[in-house]
Amino acid sequence: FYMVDLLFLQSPDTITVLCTVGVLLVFYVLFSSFANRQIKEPLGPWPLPVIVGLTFYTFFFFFVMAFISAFKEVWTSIYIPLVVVFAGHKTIKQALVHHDAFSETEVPQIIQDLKLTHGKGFDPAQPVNNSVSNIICSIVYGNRFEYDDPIFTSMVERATQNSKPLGCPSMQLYNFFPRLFRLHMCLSILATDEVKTHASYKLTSHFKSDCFYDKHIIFIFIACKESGNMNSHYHDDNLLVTVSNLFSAGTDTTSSSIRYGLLLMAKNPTIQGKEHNNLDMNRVVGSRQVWVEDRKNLPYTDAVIHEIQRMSITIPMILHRTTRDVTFQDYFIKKDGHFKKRDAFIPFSAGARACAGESLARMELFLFFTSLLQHFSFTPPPGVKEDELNLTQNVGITLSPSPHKRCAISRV
Ligand code: HEM
Repeated sequence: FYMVDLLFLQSPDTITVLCTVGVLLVFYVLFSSFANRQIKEPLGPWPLPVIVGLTFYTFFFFFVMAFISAFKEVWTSIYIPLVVVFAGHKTIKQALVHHDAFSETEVPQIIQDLKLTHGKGFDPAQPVNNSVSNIICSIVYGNRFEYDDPIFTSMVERATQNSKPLGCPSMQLYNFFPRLFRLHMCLSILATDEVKTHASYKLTSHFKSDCFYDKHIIFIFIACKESGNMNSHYHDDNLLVTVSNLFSAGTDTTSSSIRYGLLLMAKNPTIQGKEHNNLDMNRVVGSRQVWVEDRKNLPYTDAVIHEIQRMSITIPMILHRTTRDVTFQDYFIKKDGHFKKRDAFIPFSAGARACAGESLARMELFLFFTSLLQHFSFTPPPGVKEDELNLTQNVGITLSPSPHKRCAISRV
């Protein structure tokens, strides 16, 4: 406490401060690093005992991660002592794995919406968000909304806006220091609550409506709930959280990837031209509606979508917490330790906590991307050159293209 007093309450000279910090560092290193030498923890520089601010967080943390990952596949982060980094595709797989009904409505709808722009500049965020979100509605509620339904518009807005506060630096810090950053979390919980309220409204109104049929999540969930076991996970709170999670996990991710793909097409007319030729030459598809099965006959399109996902890095950073002590590749990772996966390319992650909507998302990406390119050429708005199109993304829990206009010129 004397040292803390020296540092913060008095006006110490530089030598006193340096000595104090030096002594603290020695104590820290002695206690934290030598106490557990019997167990082999992942290699890495000694963590700093002081948090040095967000600039450090953003630049230095990522720079160091990139540098060390080039040499070591498993290591401990310098910045946050609990983070262990897994780098390399093989390592991540080893760590994680071993231990057309919608398209019939939403795809034609977005094509129609884009035709109404008559080739003029527009921001595709709204139409793409609507289509993708309505697919989640079909899965969850068993029916779709009209795009101008105020409940629907507000749910879509919330699902897309939540990404920003959930991915901001203070929220990332909250993951590590929950007690210190409770206030920020409260703000985000408020945002999620709005989605839950709507879900709950829809839930009750559904029971009164005629279009209640047995293929959607709410119905199945309630059927499981009523099947008897009072202690099961099938209770109302869980249902609302599941519904709101599906909205937030399934809207901004897929929509951002599709929009980034269209932006890349507008920026790279040569690739777009090849994709158009590929679709036009493909006798199987022709001018009819694209189906999921067409994917196996369109390897070039598949490759373009993979490249879009690789470039867009829709979910850049996922943190997990180990629920028990784990030994991985001879290294010991403590219970409650975090790890961050880095890899060449597994956009949906892998293992028990991999993306629950991967097959749906892959289907959506293929159907929307292919159908939109079948009907339109995407270009920058008048007066903007291709190389002036800005690829910078908005940072949140997802990365999404910054708002901007482009033109959809009809091809048919
Ligand atoms: C291009 C689109 C998408 C991408 C890139 C993506 C990516 C991811 C990633 C990286 C994770 C984290 C996995 C982990 O924690 O290791 C995740 C989790 C999840 N995703 Fe997706 N996702 C997409 C679309 C969707 C869709 C359409 C849905 C559902 C309707 C969905 C539902 C979920 C859910 C529920 C989780 C949480 C799984 C869990 O924690 O057990 N995602 N997604």
